[in-house]
Amino acid sequence: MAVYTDVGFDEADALVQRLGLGALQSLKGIQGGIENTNYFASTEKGEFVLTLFERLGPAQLPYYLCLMKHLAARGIPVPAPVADPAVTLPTGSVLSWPADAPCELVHRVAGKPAAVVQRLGGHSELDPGPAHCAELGHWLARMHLAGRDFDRVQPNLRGLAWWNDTAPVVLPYLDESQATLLRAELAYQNHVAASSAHAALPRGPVHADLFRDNAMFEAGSSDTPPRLSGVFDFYFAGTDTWLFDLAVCLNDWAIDLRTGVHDALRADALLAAYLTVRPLTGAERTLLPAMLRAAALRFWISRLWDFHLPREASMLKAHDPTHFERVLRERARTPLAPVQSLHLPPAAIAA
Ligand SMILES: Nc1ncnc2c1ncn2[C@@H]1O[C@H](COP(=O)(O)OP(=O)(O)OP(=O)(O)O)[C@@H](O)[C@H]1O
Ligand SMILES: N[C@@H](CCO)C(=O)O
Repeated sequence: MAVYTDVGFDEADALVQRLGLGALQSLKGIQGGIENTNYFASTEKGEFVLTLFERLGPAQLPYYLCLMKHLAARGIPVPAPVADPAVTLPTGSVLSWPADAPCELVHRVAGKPAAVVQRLGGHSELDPGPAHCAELGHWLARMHLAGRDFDRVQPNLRGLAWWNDTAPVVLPYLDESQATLLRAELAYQNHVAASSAHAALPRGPVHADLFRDNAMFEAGSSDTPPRLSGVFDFYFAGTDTWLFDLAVCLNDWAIDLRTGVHDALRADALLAAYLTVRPLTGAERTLLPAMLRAAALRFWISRLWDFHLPREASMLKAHDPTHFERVLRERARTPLAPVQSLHLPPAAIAA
């Protein structure tokens, strides 16, 4: 379950009224998710999601919430966060603001930092087909471009530095073959990150956790394709390479979840739709195989960490870490599989 912190009806009602959303009509804990406490909140003005952040603090949250606001304002379907009209912002460039500057999108509920965002319509598609992947690829490229003029910078907090810090913490729980894989892959990713091709990768705000369960679709019919109604859960977003974001998506949306094996139809659909909005650079084409491994490593480490070092073992339903070990081994075994979808001769890419 994911209600780590109980929120009383009266406290939630006071918050939504202060935000100008009218009286609270119902408040229902959400059972999905593992990071935060989430509630569906119905008010006189509509349907919202109240999130209490269990690990993230006020220093990081403005980046995520302001990014969502920025994207929503540019027509990218994401849940727009609701501002507190009573908060006065500092003047001048956001880059000159003190680290503890108030943020009109970060509230306080039950002693935790919290946000209220619009509730998206539709449902997650946990068994996506090529049409869902095409919608996703299109959304991702539009989101990357729309983030170019976002004025805040915050590193991906689950990036290379975190992998380097966390690997020694999880290594004692691994058998010899797993430990060898983890050490070797980390060394390889540090090497890639220091390369000139990596330095040349375009970057900006990325979602960095865009799995099947973080997107909503309105179902299609026999003559209309499904339509992506929005993407949520930006709480692992950060400033990173666009290619990393694409690799995270390919590793979840375009594989067989039982085996980790690449699914060419779905990968083709995702990549083709992405490329209609933004072509990949030469450096991106070169580094796609390495980045697919990086994205698998990121979630293998975080799942190992959640699994072996849970915050509250009785409540946390950690994801299976061995899934991403399989994906990583599969990516290393067939590095060029998704690259065929870019319609380049493999030699040109592997070089
Ligand atoms: N803006 C939204 N609109 C509609 N439903 C939402 C929205 N935000 C969250 N949800 C619902 O709440 C569930 C849990 O949210 P989420 O996946 O963000 O959990 P989390 O614990 O914050 O993150 P994680 O997925 O990283 O564990 C989602 O599966 C979805 O059903
Ligand atoms: N999407 C992540 C969980 C939240 O980061 C995973 O499946 O491991």
